[in-house]
Amino acid sequence: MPATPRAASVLDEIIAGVREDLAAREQALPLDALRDLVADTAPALDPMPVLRGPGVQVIAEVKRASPSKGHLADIPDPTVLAARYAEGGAAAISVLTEQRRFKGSLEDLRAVRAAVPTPLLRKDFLVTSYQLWEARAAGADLVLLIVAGLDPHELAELHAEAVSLGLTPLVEVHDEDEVGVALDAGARLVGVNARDLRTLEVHRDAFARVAPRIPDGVVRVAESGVRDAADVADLADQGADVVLVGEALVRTGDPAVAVRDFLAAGAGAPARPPL
Ligand SMILES: O=P(O)(O)OC[C@@H](O)[C@@H](O)c1c[nH]c2ccccc12
Repeated sequence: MPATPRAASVLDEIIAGVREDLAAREQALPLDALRDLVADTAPALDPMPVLRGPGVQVIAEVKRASPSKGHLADIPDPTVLAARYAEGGAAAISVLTEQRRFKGSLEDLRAVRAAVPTPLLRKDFLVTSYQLWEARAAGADLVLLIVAGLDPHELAELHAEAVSLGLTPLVEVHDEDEVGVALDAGARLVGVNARDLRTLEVHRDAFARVAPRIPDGVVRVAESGVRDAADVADLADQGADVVLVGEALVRTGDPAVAVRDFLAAGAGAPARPPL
């Protein structure tokens, strides 16, 4: 039986939960009050000069759990892990803030913000502008926008609003067609997620297949399933400017050494000048 495109995917289910949690937070803190908090927050950092630089840069993720793997690591204090990532030379740190499946929180993001000077990515399923303001109020510098989770018009609006808040959007795609949608929305930082969020399957060839569609001048991020330095070297050969790594870093004994090893493996990659 052919799959019907309208059947609820894993991504749909995650987003339904995200919307429920979001409604509760919006009740507790109206947008006006949130905007006041943002007015008192230091401006966002611009991660792009470093991400465009020579070599493959590393975005290291604070990740306790995932829908595909379940429990990954306890991480009782995310600031300890984040400090190790910063010490290893991570260009940015990704903090999962989705609670139900990934066991993250905005509190994690705030705590990490207070602990490290590194640019921070709010890693979540963003569907409304309120979440952009939340990200900024918690000290995020980047936000994830997932093409598969938004209609193209919403994506373009959230992208523009994120930029107007000083945030750098990381626009996530999984296939060639989504690249066009990301670029139309104005993306300058595009992540190819090897994992299909609709089915949770990893497609190891996704980056090699999709990256050639991403024009020069746009920074290419390889996301998910990066296991070791050899994977980083392969992705560097395939044109990756950045790797985003969670599981392999939260499970290793020494996250600083692991980040450093990944940076060394990608050190030969050329810089990507702006368009
Ligand atoms: O743990 P991994 O396989 O290294 O993957 C990290 C990151 O790519 C993954 O957490 C991720 C990519 N896109 C997402 C969107 C939402 C939540 C999580 C993700």
